[in-house]
Amino acid sequence: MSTLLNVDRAIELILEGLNSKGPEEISIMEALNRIAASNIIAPMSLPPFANSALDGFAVHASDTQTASEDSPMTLPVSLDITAGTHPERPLEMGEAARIMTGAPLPEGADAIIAVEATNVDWEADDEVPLPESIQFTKPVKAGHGVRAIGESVKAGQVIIEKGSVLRSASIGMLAGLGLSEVSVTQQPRVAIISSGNELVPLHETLTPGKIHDSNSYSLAMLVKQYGGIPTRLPIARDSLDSIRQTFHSALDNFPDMIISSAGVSVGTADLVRTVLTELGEVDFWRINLRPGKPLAYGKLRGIPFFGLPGNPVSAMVTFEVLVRPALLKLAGTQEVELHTTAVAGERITTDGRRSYERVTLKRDGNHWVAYLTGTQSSGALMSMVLADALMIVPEDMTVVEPGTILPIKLLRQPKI
Ligand SMILES: Nc1nc2c(c(=O)[nH]1)N[C@H]1C(S)=C(S)[C@@H](COP(=O)(O)OP(=O)(O)OC[C@H]3O[C@@H](n4cnc5c(N)ncnc54)[C@H](O)[C@@H]3O)O[C@H]1N2
Ligand code: MOO
Repeated sequence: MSTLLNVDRAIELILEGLNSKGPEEISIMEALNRIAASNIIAPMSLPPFANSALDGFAVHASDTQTASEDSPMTLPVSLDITAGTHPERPLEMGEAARIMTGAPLPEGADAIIAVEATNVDWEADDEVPLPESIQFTKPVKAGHGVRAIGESVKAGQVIIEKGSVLRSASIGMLAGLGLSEVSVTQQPRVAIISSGNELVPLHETLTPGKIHDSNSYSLAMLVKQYGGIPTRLPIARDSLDSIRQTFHSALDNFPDMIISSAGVSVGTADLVRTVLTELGEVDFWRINLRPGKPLAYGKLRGIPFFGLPGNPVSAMVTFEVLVRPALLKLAGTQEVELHTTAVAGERITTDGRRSYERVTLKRDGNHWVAYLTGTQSSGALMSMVLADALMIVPEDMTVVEPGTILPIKLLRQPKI
């Protein structure tokens, strides 16, 4: 076991040699889940002017202090301010201004009395006559019902940090600040290669001994899921020439990363490593990881290359564990994954490698209980299809008793 490379060390070695891609300006409508290429600074404050949080009447708070049930106060209404307009003059002491939510406070006013707290009642209409005066029975404090300038954001403030993922709220904020374009990092372009004489493209009929190529699809979708742009290449055959030629076609597209699956173990047709050694700098690792022990990593003409194992689950798990951090680094972010924990719902045995067991989750009170998704064979892709999460069994723990709490990596929102 000691000859196997530790998973965390493998990730460190991979990340060491990677730089993130340069920036590009894109429309905010295209920017969901993209990565900010630099700190984004608010060019203005939001809200840009003090405004009312209530439909009601703007007043000088100091005018209202003697109002009570026994002695209701009356103030004349001398201004009418609707959202989108600008008050024509300051509010004098002893006056009230009718004001709607979002409308700018007149100079001098410092509090709002909600319409419900007055004797006024109105129905929304195009023309609601301005009441001559209002009566109310409670004082208001300065600031009540007022949204100050810059309450949400102050001009000059960093609103989005470099390297953070743009979410719906961030894009709404950019729009609020009048920014229709945003500088994001370019998406990594990833070439995906499948190899093996047994593989048949989807449009061809299977003959004995053949299977459809599924890895290039699941890997392309993982690339998309984590923000890259995948290109699938034609299947490479188990010959040095075919693999060599496929690697050259991958390089012709100037990708930022190349991923192949299969051909990295110790079989007679495991030629990927041979060609890699010939064309680039290659490290071959046996990783303390289950599934996904054999993996070739290196650089082809300076481009990071992952030779993932061919078993469909191993290819996906090695992607999640080792390729994902690399892809995120190329995309300019190092967002940490949200890991949580679950309780093993059944006995799990492993061989002492760090294992990523495919599990479904059931809610029990405050915690999740994890159950294996059937066979954990690294050839059984159905174990991934059914999985809500990967349960991470640490190195050297060969038996997990029911009730043991372990970290999980969520793959989707589990059903409650
Ligand atoms: N003697 C040993 N044999 C194996 C070892 C070992 O240490 N000693 N390791 C096993 C492990 S673990 C894995 S994982 C596999 C890795 O093998 P390769 O990466 O060389 O891949 P292949 O042998 O070519 O294929 C493995 C398996 O996956 C299927 N496959 C391959 N490509 C695709 C694809 N694009 N779509 C769907 N399925 C694919 C292939 O048909 C094989 O069944 O080696 C073990 N052997
Ligand atoms: O790495 Mo293999 O995936 O253990 O099946």
